[in-house]
Amino acid sequence: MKSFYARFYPYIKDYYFFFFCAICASALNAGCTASATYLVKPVLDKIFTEKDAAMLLLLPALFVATYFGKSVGAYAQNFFVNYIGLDIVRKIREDVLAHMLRLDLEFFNKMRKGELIARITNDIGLVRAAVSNYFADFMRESLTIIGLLCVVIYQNPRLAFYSLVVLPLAVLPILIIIRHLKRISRKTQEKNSDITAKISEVFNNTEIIKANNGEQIELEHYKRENHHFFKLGIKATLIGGLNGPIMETLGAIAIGVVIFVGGSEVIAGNMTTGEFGSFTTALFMLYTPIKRVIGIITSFQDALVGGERIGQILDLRPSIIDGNTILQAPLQELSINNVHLHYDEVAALNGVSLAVKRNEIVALVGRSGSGKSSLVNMILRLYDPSSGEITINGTNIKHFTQKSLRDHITIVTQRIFIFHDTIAANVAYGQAIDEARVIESLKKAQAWEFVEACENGIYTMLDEFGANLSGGQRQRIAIARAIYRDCDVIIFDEATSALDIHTEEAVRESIDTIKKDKIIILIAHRPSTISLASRVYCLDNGIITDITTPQGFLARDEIRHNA
Ligand SMILES: Nc1ncnc2c1ncn2[C@@H]1O[C@H](COP(=O)(O)OP(=O)(O)OP(=O)(O)O)[C@@H](O)[C@H]1O
Repeated sequence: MKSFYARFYPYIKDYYFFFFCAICASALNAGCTASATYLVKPVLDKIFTEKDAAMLLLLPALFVATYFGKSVGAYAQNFFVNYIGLDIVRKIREDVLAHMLRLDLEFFNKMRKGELIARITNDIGLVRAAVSNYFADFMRESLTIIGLLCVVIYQNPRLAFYSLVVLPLAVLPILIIIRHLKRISRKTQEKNSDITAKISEVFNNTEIIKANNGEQIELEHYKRENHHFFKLGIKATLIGGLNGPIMETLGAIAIGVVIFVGGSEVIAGNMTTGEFGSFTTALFMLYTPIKRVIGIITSFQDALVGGERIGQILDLRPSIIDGNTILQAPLQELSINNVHLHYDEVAALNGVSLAVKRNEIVALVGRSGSGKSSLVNMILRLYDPSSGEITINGTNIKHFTQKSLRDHITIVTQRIFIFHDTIAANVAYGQAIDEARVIESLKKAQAWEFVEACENGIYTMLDEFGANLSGGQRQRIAIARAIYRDCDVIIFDEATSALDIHTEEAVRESIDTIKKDKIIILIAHRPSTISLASRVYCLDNGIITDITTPQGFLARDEIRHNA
């Protein structure tokens, strides 16, 4: 619990004033609750025993006033507590996402997306209760307990001792329950992540699931996970629910003892009926906040586990460390020097060297899995070389800030990213929309024809993942995005693979026209695209096996095909 509050203290400390208000509201609530029980004594003694008519008006009015105060306190506390909770959750969510986005691509490749969604939504939601509701509820109930204890002890210390002596008996069973609940809570939250991950997988692959009649398999899988989740919930209910009966039983024993001892004192004339009535009312009311405090401690286990799971993410540090030099244009030369790259045990690149100058286009060719994408990913510092270095204008790219580096490099990948936004916003992604430039980029990417035909032109909304576009249209939007960014280095990673021959020919011509003052790297298979390059690097098994001209490469490729 200490480490939980240590981690989330930076968020909590901004709300001292609100906590102060919540505590004042709790104190009002608790004070009025205790006063109401105290009023039982004059009601019984003054009205019913002494028949004091003046009290007949005053005491009911005081009752109404104390309950009004109690309600105002409860309402204000509810507001302040929820304000703190909602605002803290907002900040934690923003910080966790910002932190995640600073982590390496490797982190996103290894973690399931649903797991990340569960942590940022469900786990943070659980923390909310602990940083606001539980804390304030704990304060309120504790203050109520203190207030009622004062009434009980003031009324009759001896009777108070008999009625409270049973409480320590509850400690051991409650501790056992808490330990079990924490274990179940961890499993529940892991299972919740599994379920969210499964749903995210299903929604991202509906096309393939339907095409392969996979609906039943997916549903069965989901049902299994869901049933497991249900069983954990039931287990938590069965164990967590034991708190109530334990406290009720101990409470009943305490009340029995009080009736026996207190009743004897009333019969013996050592205590008035009013004192006894007030004492037992306070005692009855005392058990409710005690039960609630125990309930808060048990529910807190969920928050502790949620906090731990968020902490695991917040403790991760990116292995790609930012440089502090701003990369300045113009970029004259990009050089890859004896670079090796290992993904855990897999060696993807084994001593690759390559150099490309401004106004040059080079092509990278090789079989699937030869390491082409890995190489270009390192230029963007999505991965760092295991050894060797990549330099721009003679400086190792590790010295540049990642932002300035990526401001000068753009990539069109095989996986096209289309956001649920307008075509214009998709083309200008990350920058302000300049309509003329958007249209110009679309024209160069051979996309203008189909965009112009859309009812809303460049303001046509695109579905998530570009579901309302063809594969080739998606690719052309991505090419337009790269052209719009007008970076010094443009990397086309199989960017024209989904285009028909004629469109590819037109895009090829566009690439030829934008090459001035640029460094262009093409990963390509089609001879027509490869022929744009001044040099071709042949990659095989993570090694450059040949550096040749497009003509040399194509002639050799033809011989290989004819052999
Ligand atoms: N994130 C990763 N984690 C582990 N191994 C990876 C990762 N990315 C790629 N690899 C492995 O590295 C090797 C090179 O992959 P890479 O994607 O660079 O090849 P490629 O030439 O671009 O292939 P393709 O033409 O099919 O896209 C392959 O053996 C691949 O399995």
